[in-house]
Formats: sequence, structure tokens, C-alpha cells
Amino acid sequence: MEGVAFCPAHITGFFKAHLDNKQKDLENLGSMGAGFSIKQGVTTRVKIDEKNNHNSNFRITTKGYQSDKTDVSEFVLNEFLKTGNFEDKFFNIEHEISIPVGYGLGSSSAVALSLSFALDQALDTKLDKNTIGKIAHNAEVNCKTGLGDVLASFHGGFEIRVKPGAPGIGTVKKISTEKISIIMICFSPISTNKFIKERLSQINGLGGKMVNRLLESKDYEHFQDMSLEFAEYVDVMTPRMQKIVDELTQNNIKCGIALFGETVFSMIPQKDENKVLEILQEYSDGVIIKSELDDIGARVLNN
Ligand SMILES: Nc1ncnc2c1ncn2[C@@H]1O[C@H](COP(=O)(O)OP(=O)(O)OP(=O)(O)O)[C@@H](O)[C@H]1O
Ligand SMILES: CC(C)(CO)[C@@H](O)C(=O)[O-]
Repeated sequence: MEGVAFCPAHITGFFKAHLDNKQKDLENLGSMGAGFSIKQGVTTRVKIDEKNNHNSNFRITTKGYQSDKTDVSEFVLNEFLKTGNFEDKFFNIEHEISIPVGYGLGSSSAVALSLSFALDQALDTKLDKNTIGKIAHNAEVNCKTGLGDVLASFHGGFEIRVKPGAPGIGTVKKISTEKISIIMICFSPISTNKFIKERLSQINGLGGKMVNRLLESKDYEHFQDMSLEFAEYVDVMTPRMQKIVDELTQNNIKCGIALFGETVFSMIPQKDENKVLEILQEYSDGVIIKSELDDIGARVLNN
């Protein structure tokens, strides 16, 4: 019994949290906002064997970029364990993470959603796609590692989240663009969990208005301008980020900030790719990622 699935990394440029305390169902919580999914992300392999003499009933290993915790994966696994009797089974879970963890690239949601699809395939549970998405969304919101990333990476592309919630409840509007390149530079992580717990209540005005503005313009350059405005508003801009933003702006290149990480991204026409890379390569303390939009969203991979 095996399953393999991929979920793209997702970057949020601005958002409005929906965490109404009276609303207890995790699937109704989430965020509105806008962002995009990229070609890199998380591939998860699940192998289910007999338990035999293992002490625990699962093992989670990570290839590529590493993480400090695995609570998001454990939440997803536990939801699937409720669907049947698997006492004599051993779940071998391997995440292959091709983007740095904690830098605003939605690695935790890509972990959750790729695992949810892979478990459905391995167990042959045949859940409908929205239910698979819901399990991953609930894991993210429960662990406070994200609010809208699962909904967004479920659909892929450059998206506006117009209604918050898990897949099947929340809705997105996809915006089509010319063929663009996405180049990012990542410096250091910012904990989304810490931000949601400590700062979220202070920041809930601007994101909703920006959603409406982007629905009008449907323009990726406008999206980036608003992302910079939002980053200043929530006060996450560091001097290092500001320096890059200034240099790109002086060269007529649009850019935005990935929430939440010390990460600057630039969505540009493909012809401008080298110009951006030349500028970013001077900053040797950052990790540069070159990508394109993933328009498909999370999916099972046929092995
Ligand atoms: N299986 C897992 N793999 C990776 N991270 C996990 C896992 N389970 C829980 N996490 C937690 O998620 C954190 C990363 O989430 P965080 O939200 O901070 O960053 P991100 O998902 O990379 O980016 P974003 O800011 O866009 O959400 C890790 O530091 C870790 O504590
Ligand atoms: C809270 C958040 C910015 C963290 O990545 C994201 O999940 C979102 O846009 O809801």
C-alpha cells in the first residue's frame, strides 16, 4: 500500500484573517487574501506495512530542507487513522521538501496537503478531493502554521481568496497572466505560529480592502505594490529586505514580500529574469529560488 503526492509551495502577499472565536469548526476559519503557487514544493511518499515489532505505528522522515517539528503531519495522519482500523499497520511517511521551511513559502501547508493526498491513495480511502483538502486545512489552522495556504495551493496558480475556509468552503478566483518568472531571495525564517498567536489581532484592516482592489485590477504588478504596502503595514520589513526592494525598484522591477518570512519575491516577464538574478546574486547571504507558477495545485503523482 503506497501513495505519492505533490503540493506546490504557496506565497501570500497580503491577507485578512478569519479566526472568529465563536466559530469553532476549523474548516470555517482561514483567511482571504492573495498569492501564488510555484513549481517547487513538497512531495510526500507513504508506505504502509505490517506493524510487526515497531514500537510506534508511524515514522516521519524528511529529505531536503528540514523542520523542527512534525505536528502538522501527525494531525493529518491521525485524521486518517479515524477512518478505519489500522492497529496492525505501520505508516512510513517521507516528505521531500524543496523549499526552505519557515520563510513564507507555505511549507507546512504543502506538507499537510501532499500527505493528505498520499494517505488517501495509500489507504484507498477514496475521499472526495475537498475532504482531503479539509483535513490538511484543519491541520494547518489547528497548529497555527497557516490560514489560507491550503485553500490556495489546493487550486494552484495566481489566486485571490475571496471566501475564507477549507477547500469546499472557501473559494478562490484565479487570475491568468502572461508567462511570468518568479524569483525569490530568502534570508531568515519568521514563525507563522508566533505571528498568529501574538500579532494577528493588530493587523486586520487592510487585507480585505486589498482583495477588492485586486479583484478590480487583476494585475500581478498591482499585487506586488500592495504586498509591499501590506508588509510595511504589518511591520515585517527588515533593513536587508528594504535594501533589495529599493534596488529592484530603482531598476523598474516590481517585487513583494512573502508572509511570513524574510523573503522578497519578484514576479516578472521572462525577459527580465537575468536582470533580477544579477541584482539578487550580489546578496550572498540569501537563498535564491527561481520558479514559475504552478497552475495545477496539489495532486497525486502516479508512480
Ligand atoms: N511535517 C512538518 N514539516 C515541516 N514543518 C512542520 C511539519 N509539521 C509542523 N511543522 C511546523 O511548521 C513550521 C513551518 O511553518 P511556518 O508557517 O512557520 O512556515 P512555512 O509554512 O514555511 O511558511 P508560511 O509562513 O508561508 O506559512 C515548522 O517550523 C514546524 O514547526
Ligand atoms: C497566515 C499566512 C500569511 C501564513 O502563511 C497565510 O496562511 C494566509 O495568507 O492565510
